[in-house]
Amino acid sequence: MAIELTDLALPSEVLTRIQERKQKLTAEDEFLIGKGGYTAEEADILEDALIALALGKNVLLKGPTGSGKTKLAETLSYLFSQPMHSVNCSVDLDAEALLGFKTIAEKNGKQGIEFVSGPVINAMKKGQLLYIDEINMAKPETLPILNGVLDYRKMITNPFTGEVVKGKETFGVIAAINEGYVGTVPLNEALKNRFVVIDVPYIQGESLRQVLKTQSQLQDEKLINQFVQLSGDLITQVSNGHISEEAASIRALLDTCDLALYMPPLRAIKRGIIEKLEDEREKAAIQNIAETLFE
Ligand SMILES: Nc1ncnc2c1ncn2[C@@H]1O[C@H](COP(=O)(O)OP(=O)(O)OP(=O)(O)O)[C@@H](O)[C@H]1O
Repeated sequence: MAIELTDLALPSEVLTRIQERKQKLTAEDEFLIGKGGYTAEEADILEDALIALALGKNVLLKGPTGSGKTKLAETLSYLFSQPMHSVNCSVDLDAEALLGFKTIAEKNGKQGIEFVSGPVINAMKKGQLLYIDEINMAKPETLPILNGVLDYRKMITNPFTGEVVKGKETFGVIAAINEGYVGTVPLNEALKNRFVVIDVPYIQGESLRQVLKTQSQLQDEKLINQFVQLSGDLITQVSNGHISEEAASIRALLDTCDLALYMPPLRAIKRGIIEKLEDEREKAAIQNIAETLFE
């Protein structure tokens, strides 16, 4: 069941602020609103993110791969009924991908140069949400361009047009990082300082069971419970430092559950979880855990 604002313990002032942000939306805007569906083990993850955004703060979701950061961002967009403009960071990310680009366009039979605005400018001007995924994948020299956007000024001088753009009151930023992951760089302190940080760990137990039931095709209760147990055991091994964190990814577990509809669970675990890892000892450790649960 999708979480609604009324399910959360939010101060009335925050609820009022959220209501006040509601805008008249075009069909295109509606398309950009997230579908919701994040299942929280602790409601305070959602509550704190909502409070921070309602107060005009930027939110940084920090957690391992496949822990539901994007799902959480989509759920925030859903709960705010606010469209979300997304940027996916990579080493190739440049100012154009963030702000937009100039192009030649025809207007009234005449050719001219036109600026096509990108996600940052769109979200600022429309007063909507901006989601910057894998922000620590970007080259450190690209991101300072956002410093003014992310502090109280909510402002940027568009280097392509010279226009000074001021973010509307309801403009908000959610970013996600996956710390320590290959290809990432530690987030610059000045940048990190501009965010309220929310940890997004892998969910476990009953909330995980709900996610597997609603998002995987597997419906066999016994098998689902065994996969929840497997995930719990993997997380214990992660905290003991025996296997790497991504082995417990919920994304990988969902793939594994889907495969287990059509093949024996041990084979599904091999394809969905074990083969993704490089280290032979880690692979053997997970194989052992799986064998004790599924044979
Ligand atoms: N707490 C959760 N509630 C609902 N769905 C979840 C949750 N955790 C993980 N998922 C599911 O797991 C999959 C991966 O989630 P998502 O893409 O949001 O992860 P992520 O943290 O953004 O990953 P990455 O860092 O690799 O981008 C999705 O199918 C998502 O629906």
